[in-house]
Amino acid sequence: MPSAKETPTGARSTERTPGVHLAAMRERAPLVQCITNFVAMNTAANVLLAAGASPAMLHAAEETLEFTPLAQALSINIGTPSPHWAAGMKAAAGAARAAGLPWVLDPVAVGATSYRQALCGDLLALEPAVIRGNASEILALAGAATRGKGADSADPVEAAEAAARALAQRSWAVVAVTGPVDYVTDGTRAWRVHNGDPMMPKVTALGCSLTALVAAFVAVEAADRAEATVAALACFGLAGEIAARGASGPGSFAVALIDALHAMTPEALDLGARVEPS
Ligand SMILES: Nc1ncnc2c1ncn2[C@@H]1O[C@H](COP(=O)(O)OP(=O)(O)O)[C@@H](O)[C@H]1O
Ligand SMILES: Cc1ncsc1CCOP(=O)(O)O
Ligand SMILES: [Mg+2]
Repeated sequence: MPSAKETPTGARSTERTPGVHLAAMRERAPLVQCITNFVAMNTAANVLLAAGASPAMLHAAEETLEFTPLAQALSINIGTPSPHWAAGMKAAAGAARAAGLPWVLDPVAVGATSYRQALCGDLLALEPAVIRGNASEILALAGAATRGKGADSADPVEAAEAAARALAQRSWAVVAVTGPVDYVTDGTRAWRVHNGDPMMPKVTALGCSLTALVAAFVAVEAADRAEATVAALACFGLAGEIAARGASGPGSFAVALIDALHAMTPEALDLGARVEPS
């Protein structure tokens, strides 16, 4: 599906390409409310700006009922949770649902503590449009066994594919499992996104920032949020590949990734996207 070039299986796309989704996102420059962790806040905002969206980092329940309906999408990342922030997350997700806005959940280290599990249970009940996590997080969220302990994955993506499908069917959300090759499913259809670079997991908060980017893409695509999610993953992964060419280590890579997102064109994305229907 959404690749303009030949996929690894040789199939050609007839659907909207990742580049079409990127152009639509840039055209609208959606306002994306982000409730994210202390580690990721700056990087996620810069990723959104570089890609062409407009970030707003607001997390207080006291203001979210007023603000969330003004946004085009919401990204919630539970990375450094506490009671005040958890209240803000639930209020924002509830406000997004009431306003008909898509929101995206990043269940950072959900398997690590019962506090995170309970918080994610409450958030899942508020109907995220997309769930994006690494393999260990998706396994834990689906209630399956995982070797993961913290924010980094300890499981291969393939091990989480069945859990992702089950979670998508149960929650009605698109589920994206990221890693060396990403897996996206809406419970019926599925894709693998081959873009990315091994330097990406060496920089903290890139998964969190990708979740915010997914929110920007689904903000402007109500009809097919799975396709928009695939496009966001291909765009981010390709930016990582481009950044890695000139980087000498994780530090310069992080800067180059922001530059690559800023320089990405719809045409370059369609040429470089490596998406395979599964
Ligand atoms: N070994 C890898 N090779 C290529 N890309 C990777 C690799 N690991 C992660 N990525 C990419 O890094 C981005 C963040 O994914 P991931 O590291 O799984 O998230 P998280 O930081 O939440 O654990 C995604 O675009 C993913 O495709
Ligand atoms: C290290 C860390 N600890 C709590 S949140 C966080 C950031 C995780 O970022 P990512 O999941 O994008 O690697
Ligand atoms: Mg993460």
